[in-house]
Amino acid sequence: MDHLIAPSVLSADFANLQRDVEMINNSEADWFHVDIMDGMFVPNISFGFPVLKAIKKHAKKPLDVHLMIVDPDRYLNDFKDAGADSITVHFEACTHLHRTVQAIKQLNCKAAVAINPATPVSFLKDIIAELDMVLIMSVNPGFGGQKFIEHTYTKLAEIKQLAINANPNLLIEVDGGVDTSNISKLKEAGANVFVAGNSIFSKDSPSDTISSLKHI
Ligand SMILES: O=C(CO)[C@H](O)[C@H](O)COP(=O)(O)O
Repeated sequence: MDHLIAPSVLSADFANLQRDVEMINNSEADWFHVDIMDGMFVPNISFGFPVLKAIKKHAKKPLDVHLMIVDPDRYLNDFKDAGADSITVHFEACTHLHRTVQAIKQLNCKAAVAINPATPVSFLKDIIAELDMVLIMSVNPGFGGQKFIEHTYTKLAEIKQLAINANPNLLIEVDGGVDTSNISKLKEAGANVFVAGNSIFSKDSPSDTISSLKHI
């Protein structure tokens, strides 16, 4: 499978959000990655439903919604209604993960589970067959522009190995510190969906950077 690029809207210019959404529409990006932070699960607050709906109104590509919130079950319906095409919940934020994953699937959204850098891949063993995607965090969640954690390569190889038998079509997404210098090695390790924020939006030509990430 060709890999997918999901620019992280967290690094967009919120005062020019429509411009940045159109940039992604007209680029070689595949998805919009939308980070929801609650100031509880992570030490930062990003944005909520009104902004998500505003993005959806203009977006011509799927919205990959990453929930960095405690007890996400409370809001799954609302995120679907606001435009989510896939919903990622954190392993660390769910009490009954299997139930949460089933609830996401019942909404006809792609279901994904994210793990923090300190959470072992082996904790996903009993849920992997149920998932459309796993998100391996390569920074501690909460902020864009952080330094990539090198141990991520090992974790990607581990999840790829688990997926070979349990779920060969599993999408393996990596998020945090992804740029043109590490994307090839991340792909070799097993990732096939790449989230990138700072490395795209800090450039003079974000759409050229998206192309570079797409054509590795
Ligand atoms: O989930 C996130 C932060 O928790 C962001 O999506 C991620 O950090 C992407 O930003 P960058 O590419 O700038 O590291």
